[in-house]
Amino acid sequence: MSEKREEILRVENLKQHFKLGSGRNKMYNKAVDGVSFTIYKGEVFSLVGESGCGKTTTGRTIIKLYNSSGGEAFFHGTRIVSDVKAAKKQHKENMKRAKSAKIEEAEKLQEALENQVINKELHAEKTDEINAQYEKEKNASLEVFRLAKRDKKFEKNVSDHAVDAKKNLKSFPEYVEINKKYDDLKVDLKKEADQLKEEAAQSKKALAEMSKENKDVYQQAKKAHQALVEKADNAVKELKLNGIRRKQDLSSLQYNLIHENKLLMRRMQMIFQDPIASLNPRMTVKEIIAEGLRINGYKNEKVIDDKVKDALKTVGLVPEHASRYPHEFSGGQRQRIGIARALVVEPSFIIADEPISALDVSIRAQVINLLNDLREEKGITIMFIAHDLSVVKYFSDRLAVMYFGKIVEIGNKDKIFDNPMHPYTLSLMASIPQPDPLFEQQRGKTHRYSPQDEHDYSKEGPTLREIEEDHFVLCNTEEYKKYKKQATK
Ligand SMILES: Nc1ncnc2c1ncn2[C@@H]1O[C@H](COP(=O)(O)OP(=O)(O)OP(=O)(O)O)[C@@H](O)[C@H]1O
Repeated sequence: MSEKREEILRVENLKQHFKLGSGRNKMYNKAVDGVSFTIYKGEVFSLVGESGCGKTTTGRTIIKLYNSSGGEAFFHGTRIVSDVKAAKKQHKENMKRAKSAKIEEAEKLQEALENQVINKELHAEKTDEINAQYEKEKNASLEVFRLAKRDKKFEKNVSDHAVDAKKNLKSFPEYVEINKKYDDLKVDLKKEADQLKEEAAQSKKALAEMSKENKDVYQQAKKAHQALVEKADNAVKELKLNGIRRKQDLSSLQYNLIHENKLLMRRMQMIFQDPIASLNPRMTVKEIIAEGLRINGYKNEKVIDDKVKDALKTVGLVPEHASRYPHEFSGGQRQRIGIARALVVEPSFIIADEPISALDVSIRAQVINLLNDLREEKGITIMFIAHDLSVVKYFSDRLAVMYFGKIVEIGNKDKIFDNPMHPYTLSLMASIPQPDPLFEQQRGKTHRYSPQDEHDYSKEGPTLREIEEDHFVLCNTEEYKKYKKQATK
Protein backbone atom coordinates (compact mmCIF):
# COMPACT_ATOMS: atom_id res chain seq x y z
CA MET A 1 0.00 0.00 0.00
CA SER A 2 2.78 2.40 0.90
CA GLU A 3 4.24 2.64 -2.62
CA LYS A 4 1.03 4.21 -3.98
CA ARG A 5 1.00 7.12 -1.55
CA GLU A 6 1.90 10.45 -3.07
CA GLU A 7 4.32 12.50 -1.01
CA ILE A 8 3.19 16.06 -0.23
CA LEU A 9 5.75 17.04 2.36
CA ARG A 10 9.00 15.41 3.36
CA VAL A 11 11.01 16.76 6.26
CA GLU A 12 14.54 15.52 6.88
CA ASN A 13 16.49 16.15 10.03
CA LEU A 14 14.86 19.55 10.54
CA LYS A 15 16.33 21.67 13.30
CA GLN A 16 15.36 24.90 14.98
CA HIS A 17 17.78 26.03 17.64
CA PHE A 18 16.76 29.35 19.17
CA LYS A 19 19.64 31.47 20.38
CA LEU A 20 19.30 32.68 23.94
CA GLY A 21 21.52 35.38 25.42
CA SER A 22 24.72 36.58 23.77
CA GLY A 23 28.48 36.49 24.10
CA ARG A 24 29.59 34.23 26.91
CA ASN A 25 26.04 33.62 28.00
CA LYS A 26 24.98 32.41 24.58
CA MET A 27 22.92 29.25 24.73
CA TYR A 28 20.63 27.40 22.39
CA ASN A 29 17.12 26.15 23.01
CA LYS A 30 16.89 23.14 20.74
CA ALA A 31 13.15 23.56 20.16
CA VAL A 32 13.27 21.22 17.18
CA ASP A 33 16.23 18.91 17.09
CA GLY A 34 16.39 16.74 13.99
CA VAL A 35 12.88 15.66 13.11
CA SER A 36 12.07 13.66 9.98
CA PHE A 37 8.69 12.64 8.62
CA THR A 38 6.69 12.38 5.43
CA ILE A 39 3.10 13.45 4.89
CA TYR A 40 1.11 11.84 2.09
CA LYS A 41 -1.63 13.27 -0.10
CA GLY A 42 -5.09 13.51 1.43
CA GLU A 43 -4.12 12.41 4.91
CA VAL A 44 -4.29 14.09 8.29
CA PHE A 45 -0.90 13.83 9.93
CA SER A 46 -0.91 14.85 13.57
CA LEU A 47 1.97 16.15 15.60
CA VAL A 48 1.30 15.60 19.28
CA GLY A 49 3.13 16.21 22.52
CA GLU A 50 2.87 18.42 25.54
CA SER A 51 3.23 22.18 25.52
CA GLY A 52 6.72 23.36 24.65
CA CYS A 53 7.90 20.18 22.90
CA GLY A 54 8.36 22.03 19.60
CA LYS A 55 5.20 21.27 17.60
CA THR A 56 4.41 24.86 16.69
CA THR A 57 8.04 25.61 15.92
CA THR A 58 8.16 22.63 13.55
CA GLY A 59 5.11 23.95 11.69
CA ARG A 60 6.42 27.50 11.55
CA THR A 61 9.81 26.39 10.28
CA ILE A 62 8.20 24.34 7.51
CA ILE A 63 6.06 27.25 6.35
CA LYS A 64 9.17 29.44 6.55
CA LEU A 65 8.06 31.82 9.26
CA TYR A 66 11.48 30.97 10.72
CA ASN A 67 14.76 30.20 9.01
CA SER A 68 15.76 26.65 9.88
CA SER A 69 18.95 25.89 11.79
CA GLY A 70 19.50 22.71 9.83
CA GLY A 71 17.85 19.98 7.81
CA GLU A 72 15.72 20.07 4.72
CA ALA A 73 12.08 20.05 3.65
CA PHE A 74 10.55 19.16 0.29
CA PHE A 75 7.06 20.25 -0.70
CA HIS A 76 5.51 18.58 -3.76
CA GLY A 77 9.00 17.30 -4.45
CA THR A 78 10.63 20.74 -4.50
CA ARG A 79 13.13 21.76 -1.88
CA ILE A 80 11.65 24.55 0.25
CA VAL A 81 14.02 24.41 3.20
CA SER A 82 17.71 23.92 2.47
CA ASP A 83 20.46 22.95 4.76
CA VAL A 84 22.76 25.79 3.74
CA LYS A 85 25.43 24.84 6.24
CA ALA A 86 25.55 21.22 5.09
CA ALA A 87 25.51 22.28 1.42
CA LYS A 88 28.37 24.71 2.06
CA LYS A 89 30.41 22.04 3.79
CA GLN A 90 29.75 19.49 1.06
CA HIS A 91 30.65 22.00 -1.63
CA LYS A 92 33.85 22.98 0.12
CA GLU A 93 34.88 19.34 0.25
CA ASN A 94 34.04 18.83 -3.41
CA MET A 95 36.03 21.90 -4.39
CA LYS A 96 38.97 20.88 -2.26
CA ARG A 97 39.04 17.52 -3.97
CA ALA A 98 38.67 19.04 -7.43
CA LYS A 99 41.37 21.58 -6.70
CA SER A 100 43.91 19.05 -5.50
CA ALA A 101 43.24 16.96 -8.61
CA LYS A 102 43.86 20.05 -10.74
CA ILE A 103 47.04 20.94 -8.88
CA GLU A 104 48.31 17.42 -9.44
CA GLU A 105 47.50 17.72 -13.12
CA ALA A 106 49.26 21.08 -13.30
CA GLU A 107 52.35 19.68 -11.58
CA LYS A 108 52.50 16.86 -14.08
CA LEU A 109 52.33 19.37 -16.89
CA GLN A 110 55.02 21.44 -15.28
CA GLU A 111 57.25 18.38 -15.11
CA ALA A 112 56.57 17.57 -18.74
CA LEU A 113 57.43 21.15 -19.66
CA GLU A 114 60.75 20.92 -17.86
CA ASN A 115 61.59 17.68 -19.65
CA GLN A 116 60.90 19.34 -22.90
CA VAL A 117 63.25 22.19 -22.09
CA ILE A 118 65.99 19.57 -21.82
CA ASN A 119 64.79 17.96 -25.02
CA LYS A 120 64.95 21.33 -26.62
CA GLU A 121 68.64 21.61 -25.86
CA LEU A 122 69.34 18.06 -27.01
CA HIS A 123 67.51 18.35 -30.27
CA ALA A 124 68.25 21.75 -31.53
CA GLU A 125 67.10 20.76 -34.99
CA LYS A 126 63.60 20.16 -33.68
CA THR A 127 63.39 23.53 -31.99
CA ASP A 128 60.35 24.69 -33.86
CA GLU A 129 58.38 21.59 -33.19
CA ILE A 130 59.25 21.55 -29.53
CA ASN A 131 58.58 25.24 -29.20
CA ALA A 132 55.12 24.69 -30.57
CA GLN A 133 54.56 21.79 -28.21
CA TYR A 134 55.92 23.86 -25.34
CA GLU A 135 53.56 26.69 -26.15
CA LYS A 136 50.64 24.30 -26.37
CA GLU A 137 51.35 22.71 -23.03
CA LYS A 138 52.07 26.00 -21.39
CA ASN A 139 48.66 27.16 -22.51
CA ALA A 140 47.09 23.92 -21.28
CA SER A 141 48.76 24.49 -17.94
CA LEU A 142 47.48 28.05 -17.80
CA GLU A 143 44.05 26.76 -18.68
CA VAL A 144 44.19 24.42 -15.69
CA PHE A 145 44.98 27.32 -13.40
CA ARG A 146 42.30 29.42 -15.00
CA LEU A 147 39.75 26.66 -14.37
CA ALA A 148 40.86 26.31 -10.77
CA LYS A 149 40.42 30.04 -10.35
CA ARG A 150 37.02 29.95 -11.99
CA ASP A 151 36.00 27.12 -9.66
CA LYS A 152 37.05 29.21 -6.73
CA LYS A 153 34.67 31.89 -7.96
CA PHE A 154 32.03 29.27 -8.58
CA GLU A 155 32.48 27.96 -5.07
CA LYS A 156 31.81 31.41 -3.72
CA ASN A 157 28.62 31.58 -5.73
CA VAL A 158 27.38 28.16 -4.77
CA SER A 159 27.90 28.65 -1.08
CA ASP A 160 24.78 30.74 -0.56
CA HIS A 161 22.79 29.85 -3.63
CA ALA A 162 20.15 28.12 -1.59
CA VAL A 163 19.47 31.38 0.17
CA ASP A 164 19.14 33.76 -2.70
CA ALA A 165 18.69 32.89 -6.32
CA LYS A 166 18.98 36.54 -7.21
CA LYS A 167 22.45 36.95 -5.81
CA ASN A 168 23.75 33.57 -6.88
CA LEU A 169 22.22 32.95 -10.25
CA LYS A 170 25.55 31.74 -11.61
CA SER A 171 25.63 28.82 -9.25
CA PHE A 172 22.48 27.25 -10.68
CA PRO A 173 23.09 24.41 -13.14
CA GLU A 174 20.52 25.92 -15.50
CA TYR A 175 22.68 29.04 -15.76
CA VAL A 176 25.66 26.98 -16.85
CA GLU A 177 23.48 25.05 -19.32
CA ILE A 178 22.03 28.19 -20.89
CA ASN A 179 25.46 29.74 -21.25
CA LYS A 180 26.91 26.61 -22.76
CA LYS A 181 24.09 26.44 -25.29
CA TYR A 182 24.65 30.05 -26.35
CA ASP A 183 28.43 29.73 -26.27
CA ASP A 184 28.24 26.77 -28.65
CA LEU A 185 25.80 28.61 -30.87
CA LYS A 186 28.01 31.69 -30.79
CA VAL A 187 31.00 29.74 -32.05
CA ASP A 188 28.99 28.28 -34.93
CA LEU A 189 27.32 31.56 -35.79
CA LYS A 190 30.57 33.50 -35.67
CA LYS A 191 32.24 31.00 -37.92
CA GLU A 192 29.38 31.21 -40.38
CA ALA A 193 29.30 35.02 -40.27
CA ASP A 194 33.08 35.28 -40.74
CA GLN A 195 32.98 32.90 -43.66
CA LEU A 196 30.14 34.77 -45.32
CA LYS A 197 31.86 38.11 -44.75
CA GLU A 198 35.01 36.73 -46.30
CA GLU A 199 33.05 35.36 -49.26
CA ALA A 200 31.28 38.69 -49.68
CA ALA A 201 34.61 40.53 -49.62
CA GLN A 202 36.00 38.22 -52.25
CA SER A 203 32.93 38.52 -54.41
CA LYS A 204 33.23 42.33 -54.13
CA LYS A 205 36.80 42.13 -55.33
CA ALA A 206 35.82 39.82 -58.16
CA LEU A 207 33.03 42.14 -59.10
CA ALA A 208 35.39 45.14 -59.22
CA GLU A 209 37.69 43.31 -61.55
CA MET A 210 34.94 42.07 -63.76
CA SER A 211 34.52 43.68 -67.13
CA LYS A 212 31.19 45.38 -67.47
CA GLU A 213 30.98 44.63 -71.18
CA ASN A 214 28.88 41.55 -70.79
CA LYS A 215 26.02 43.24 -69.02
CA ASP A 216 23.99 40.09 -68.30
CA VAL A 217 26.88 38.26 -66.72
CA TYR A 218 27.81 41.34 -64.73
CA GLN A 219 24.25 41.88 -63.50
CA GLN A 220 24.02 38.27 -62.44
CA ALA A 221 27.29 38.43 -60.58
CA LYS A 222 26.19 41.66 -58.91
CA LYS A 223 22.93 40.07 -57.79
CA ALA A 224 24.77 37.06 -56.43
CA HIS A 225 27.12 39.43 -54.61
CA GLN A 226 24.23 41.37 -53.10
CA ALA A 227 22.59 38.15 -51.97
CA LEU A 228 25.85 37.16 -50.35
CA VAL A 229 26.15 40.55 -48.61
CA GLU A 230 22.60 40.17 -47.33
CA LYS A 231 23.30 36.68 -46.07
CA ALA A 232 26.45 37.91 -44.33
CA ASP A 233 24.47 40.77 -42.74
CA ASN A 234 21.84 38.34 -41.55
CA ALA A 235 24.48 36.09 -40.08
CA VAL A 236 25.91 39.07 -38.16
CA LYS A 237 22.39 39.98 -37.00
CA GLU A 238 21.80 36.40 -35.90
CA LEU A 239 25.02 36.57 -33.91
CA LYS A 240 23.77 39.71 -32.14
CA LEU A 241 20.37 38.07 -31.53
CA ASN A 242 22.15 35.15 -29.97
CA GLY A 243 23.46 37.49 -27.31
CA ILE A 244 20.05 39.06 -26.78
CA ARG A 245 18.36 35.66 -26.51
CA ARG A 246 20.96 34.57 -23.99
CA LYS A 247 20.19 37.60 -21.84
CA GLN A 248 16.45 36.94 -22.11
CA ASP A 249 16.80 33.29 -21.15
CA LEU A 250 19.02 34.16 -18.21
CA SER A 251 16.65 36.78 -16.90
CA SER A 252 13.65 34.49 -17.19
CA LEU A 253 15.66 31.80 -15.41
CA GLN A 254 16.34 34.26 -12.64
CA TYR A 255 12.68 35.25 -12.48
CA ASN A 256 11.55 31.63 -12.32
CA LEU A 257 14.06 30.68 -9.67
CA ILE A 258 12.96 33.55 -7.49
CA HIS A 259 9.23 33.16 -8.03
CA GLU A 260 8.96 29.38 -8.29
CA ASN A 261 9.28 29.05 -4.55
CA LYS A 262 6.73 31.79 -3.96
CA LEU A 263 4.15 30.14 -6.21
CA LEU A 264 4.75 26.81 -4.56
CA MET A 265 4.60 28.22 -1.04
CA ARG A 266 1.18 29.68 -1.82
CA ARG A 267 -0.08 26.09 -1.84
CA MET A 268 0.85 25.76 1.83
CA GLN A 269 -1.24 27.66 4.38
CA MET A 270 -1.40 27.82 8.13
CA ILE A 271 -4.34 28.09 10.49
CA PHE A 272 -3.31 29.56 13.80
CA GLN A 273 -4.05 28.55 17.34
CA ASP A 274 -5.61 31.74 18.53
CA PRO A 275 -8.36 33.04 16.23
CA ILE A 276 -8.51 36.35 18.10
CA ALA A 277 -4.84 37.22 17.94
CA SER A 278 -4.42 36.05 14.36
CA LEU A 279 -7.09 38.30 12.81
CA ASN A 280 -6.38 41.99 12.39
CA PRO A 281 -9.20 43.78 14.32
CA ARG A 282 -9.03 46.83 12.06
CA MET A 283 -9.73 44.92 8.89
CA THR A 284 -13.12 43.71 7.68
CA VAL A 285 -13.58 40.01 7.08
CA LYS A 286 -13.40 40.64 3.36
CA GLU A 287 -10.10 42.49 3.66
CA ILE A 288 -8.69 39.77 5.89
CA ILE A 289 -9.60 37.00 3.48
CA ALA A 290 -8.67 39.00 0.36
CA GLU A 291 -5.24 39.90 1.69
CA GLY A 292 -3.74 36.57 0.62
CA LEU A 293 -5.17 37.01 -2.87
CA ARG A 294 -3.75 40.52 -3.21
CA ILE A 295 -0.33 39.38 -2.01
CA ASN A 296 -0.47 36.77 -4.71
CA GLY A 297 -1.14 39.29 -7.41
CA TYR A 298 -4.93 39.26 -7.78
CA LYS A 299 -6.13 42.72 -8.83
CA ASN A 300 -9.59 42.25 -10.32
CA GLU A 301 -12.07 43.29 -7.60
CA LYS A 302 -14.89 41.16 -9.01
CA VAL A 303 -12.69 38.03 -8.96
CA ILE A 304 -11.52 38.84 -5.43
CA ASP A 305 -15.13 39.39 -4.30
CA ASP A 306 -16.28 36.08 -5.76
CA LYS A 307 -13.40 34.18 -4.24
CA VAL A 308 -14.00 35.70 -0.80
CA LYS A 309 -17.70 34.81 -0.99
CA ASP A 310 -16.89 31.24 -2.04
CA ALA A 311 -14.43 30.85 0.80
CA LEU A 312 -17.00 32.18 3.30
CA LYS A 313 -19.60 29.74 2.00
CA THR A 314 -17.18 26.83 2.23
CA VAL A 315 -16.59 27.49 5.92
CA GLY A 316 -20.31 27.88 6.64
CA LEU A 317 -20.48 31.68 6.83
CA VAL A 318 -22.60 33.93 4.60
CA PRO A 319 -21.50 36.65 2.14
CA GLU A 320 -23.11 39.33 4.36
CA HIS A 321 -20.43 38.60 6.94
CA ALA A 322 -17.79 40.01 4.59
CA SER A 323 -18.28 43.64 5.62
CA ARG A 324 -18.11 43.00 9.38
CA TYR A 325 -15.15 43.12 11.76
CA PRO A 326 -13.67 40.14 13.67
CA HIS A 327 -14.97 41.30 17.08
CA GLU A 328 -18.53 40.88 15.86
CA PHE A 329 -18.03 37.11 15.69
CA SER A 330 -17.90 34.25 18.18
CA GLY A 331 -14.67 32.25 18.70
CA GLY A 332 -15.82 29.43 16.45
CA GLN A 333 -16.81 31.85 13.70
CA ARG A 334 -13.46 33.62 13.95
CA GLN A 335 -11.67 30.34 13.49
CA ARG A 336 -13.84 29.77 10.42
CA ILE A 337 -12.67 33.16 9.12
CA GLY A 338 -9.09 32.00 9.72
CA ILE A 339 -9.81 28.84 7.76
CA ALA A 340 -11.45 30.85 4.93
CA ARG A 341 -8.35 33.05 4.78
CA ALA A 342 -6.19 29.95 4.32
CA LEU A 343 -8.57 28.35 1.81
CA VAL A 344 -9.00 31.31 -0.50
CA VAL A 345 -5.64 30.76 -2.20
CA GLU A 346 -6.58 27.11 -2.89
CA PRO A 347 -3.86 25.37 -0.91
CA SER A 348 -3.05 21.70 -1.25
CA PHE A 349 -1.68 21.51 2.27
CA ILE A 350 -2.76 23.16 5.52
CA ILE A 351 -0.84 23.29 8.78
CA ALA A 352 -3.54 23.57 11.45
CA ASP A 353 -1.78 24.63 14.65
CA GLU A 354 -4.04 23.71 17.56
CA PRO A 355 -7.00 25.19 15.67
CA ILE A 356 -9.53 24.21 18.32
CA SER A 357 -7.72 24.54 21.62
CA ALA A 358 -8.85 28.15 22.13
CA LEU A 359 -12.47 27.30 21.34
CA ASP A 360 -15.39 26.27 23.53
CA VAL A 361 -15.77 22.54 23.78
CA SER A 362 -19.21 22.82 22.22
CA ILE A 363 -17.87 24.22 18.94
CA ARG A 364 -14.64 22.23 18.66
CA ALA A 365 -16.42 19.38 16.88
CA GLN A 366 -17.82 21.81 14.30
CA VAL A 367 -14.38 23.08 13.35
CA ILE A 368 -12.95 19.56 13.22
CA ASN A 369 -15.85 18.45 11.02
CA LEU A 370 -15.23 21.41 8.76
CA LEU A 371 -11.55 20.44 8.37
CA ASN A 372 -12.63 16.86 7.71
CA ASP A 373 -15.02 18.01 4.98
CA LEU A 374 -12.24 20.05 3.38
CA ARG A 375 -10.03 17.02 3.30
CA GLU A 376 -12.76 14.89 1.77
CA GLU A 377 -14.18 17.41 -0.69
CA LYS A 378 -11.08 19.32 -1.73
CA GLY A 379 -8.49 16.61 -1.11
CA ILE A 380 -6.51 18.96 1.12
CA THR A 381 -3.72 17.35 3.12
CA ILE A 382 -3.57 18.45 6.74
CA MET A 383 -0.83 18.61 9.32
CA PHE A 384 -2.68 18.82 12.60
CA ILE A 385 -0.78 20.14 15.60
CA ALA A 386 -2.45 19.15 18.85
CA HIS A 387 -2.05 18.07 22.39
CA ASP A 388 -5.58 16.71 22.78
CA LEU A 389 -5.14 13.04 21.98
CA SER A 390 -8.83 12.23 21.89
CA VAL A 391 -9.29 14.55 18.90
CA VAL A 392 -6.14 13.19 17.27
CA LYS A 393 -7.51 9.65 17.62
CA TYR A 394 -10.69 10.60 15.86
CA PHE A 395 -9.21 12.92 13.26
CA SER A 396 -5.85 11.61 12.03
CA ASP A 397 -4.48 8.89 9.76
CA ARG A 398 -0.89 9.02 10.93
CA LEU A 399 0.82 10.74 13.80
CA ALA A 400 4.13 11.66 15.33
CA VAL A 401 4.69 11.99 19.07
CA MET A 402 7.20 14.70 20.00
CA TYR A 403 9.16 15.07 23.17
CA PHE A 404 11.63 17.94 23.68
CA GLY A 405 12.33 18.59 20.02
CA LYS A 406 12.53 14.96 18.94
CA ILE A 407 10.06 12.46 17.53
CA VAL A 408 9.81 9.45 19.84
CA GLU A 409 7.14 7.48 17.99
CA ILE A 410 5.67 7.87 14.53
CA GLY A 411 3.42 5.99 12.17
CA ASN A 412 -0.07 4.74 11.48
CA LYS A 413 -2.60 6.11 13.97
CA ASP A 414 -4.33 2.81 14.74
CA LYS A 415 -1.06 1.00 15.25
CA ILE A 416 0.15 3.62 17.71
CA PHE A 417 -3.14 3.84 19.61
CA ASP A 418 -3.57 0.04 19.69
CA ASN A 419 0.00 -0.66 20.58
CA PRO A 420 1.83 2.38 21.97
CA MET A 421 5.45 1.51 22.67
CA HIS A 422 7.56 4.45 23.73
CA PRO A 423 7.09 5.18 27.45
CA TYR A 424 6.38 8.84 26.66
CA THR A 425 3.56 7.87 24.28
CA LEU A 426 2.21 5.58 27.00
CA SER A 427 2.20 8.38 29.54
CA LEU A 428 0.48 10.74 27.07
CA MET A 429 -2.17 8.16 26.37
CA ALA A 430 -2.69 7.42 30.03
CA SER A 431 -3.54 11.06 30.56
CA ILE A 432 -6.38 11.17 28.02
CA PRO A 433 -9.45 12.12 30.05
CA GLN A 434 -12.12 9.43 30.08
CA PRO A 435 -15.84 10.22 29.84
CA ASP A 436 -16.43 8.10 32.97
CA PRO A 437 -16.45 10.34 36.11
CA LEU A 438 -15.92 7.37 38.43
CA PHE A 439 -12.84 6.34 36.48
CA GLU A 440 -11.53 9.90 36.55
CA GLN A 441 -12.06 10.02 40.33
CA GLN A 442 -10.16 6.80 40.88
CA ARG A 443 -7.47 7.39 38.30
CA GLY A 444 -5.15 8.94 40.84
CA LYS A 445 -1.96 10.61 39.76
CA THR A 446 -1.00 9.76 36.19
CA HIS A 447 2.44 8.38 35.58
CA ARG A 448 4.83 11.07 34.39
CA TYR A 449 7.47 10.17 31.86
CA SER A 450 10.99 10.58 33.15
CA PRO A 451 13.68 9.69 30.59
CA GLN A 452 16.37 8.92 33.18
CA ASP A 453 14.21 6.32 34.86
CA GLU A 454 12.90 4.76 31.68
CA HIS A 455 16.01 4.31 29.53
CA ASP A 456 19.61 3.34 29.92
CA TYR A 457 21.40 5.07 27.07
CA SER A 458 24.83 4.95 28.70
CA LYS A 459 26.08 2.29 26.29
CA GLU A 460 24.02 2.96 23.21
CA GLY A 461 21.90 5.95 22.30
CA PRO A 462 18.53 5.71 20.61
CA THR A 463 17.59 6.05 16.93
CA LEU A 464 14.21 5.91 15.24
CA ARG A 465 13.67 2.27 14.25
CA GLU A 466 10.88 0.49 12.40
CA ILE A 467 9.11 -1.96 14.68
CA GLU A 468 6.38 -2.92 12.24
CA GLU A 469 5.17 -1.47 8.93
CA ASP A 470 4.53 2.27 9.36
CA HIS A 471 5.33 2.21 13.06
CA PHE A 472 8.68 3.62 14.24
CA VAL A 473 9.95 4.12 17.77
CA LEU A 474 12.98 5.97 19.14
CA CYS A 475 15.00 3.22 20.83
CA ASN A 476 18.33 1.45 21.15
CA THR A 477 18.95 -2.19 20.24
CA GLU A 478 17.89 -3.56 23.58
CA GLU A 479 14.60 -1.66 23.55
CA TYR A 480 14.11 -2.53 19.90
CA LYS A 481 14.14 -6.23 20.73
CA LYS A 482 11.57 -5.68 23.46
CA TYR A 483 9.30 -3.65 21.16
CA LYS A 484 9.63 -6.20 18.37
CA LYS A 485 8.37 -8.89 20.70
CA GLN A 486 5.55 -6.64 21.80
CA ALA A 487 4.57 -6.02 18.16
CA THR A 488 4.31 -9.70 17.27
CA LYS A 489 2.26 -10.60 20.32
N1 LIG B 1 10.47 32.60 18.70
C1 LIG B 1 11.04 31.89 19.69
N2 LIG B 1 12.21 32.28 20.24
C2 LIG B 1 12.80 31.56 21.20
N3 LIG B 1 12.29 30.42 21.71
C3 LIG B 1 11.13 29.98 21.21
C4 LIG B 1 10.44 30.69 20.18
N4 LIG B 1 9.30 30.02 19.89
C5 LIG B 1 9.28 28.94 20.69
N5 LIG B 1 10.37 28.91 21.50
C6 LIG B 1 10.71 27.86 22.46
O1 LIG B 1 10.80 26.64 21.74
C7 LIG B 1 10.25 25.58 22.50
C8 LIG B 1 9.15 24.90 21.70
O2 LIG B 1 8.04 25.76 21.59
P1 LIG B 1 6.78 25.46 20.69
O3 LIG B 1 5.85 26.62 20.78
O4 LIG B 1 7.20 25.02 19.38
O5 LIG B 1 6.15 24.22 21.45
P2 LIG B 1 4.71 23.58 21.27
O6 LIG B 1 4.91 22.13 21.45
O7 LIG B 1 4.07 24.03 20.04
O8 LIG B 1 3.95 24.19 22.52
P3 LIG B 1 2.45 24.78 22.60
O9 LIG B 1 1.56 23.59 22.56
O10 LIG B 1 2.46 25.45 23.93
O11 LIG B 1 2.30 25.73 21.47
C9 LIG B 1 9.79 26.17 23.80
O12 LIG B 1 10.82 25.96 24.75
C10 LIG B 1 9.62 27.63 23.50
O13 LIG B 1 9.87 28.41 24.64
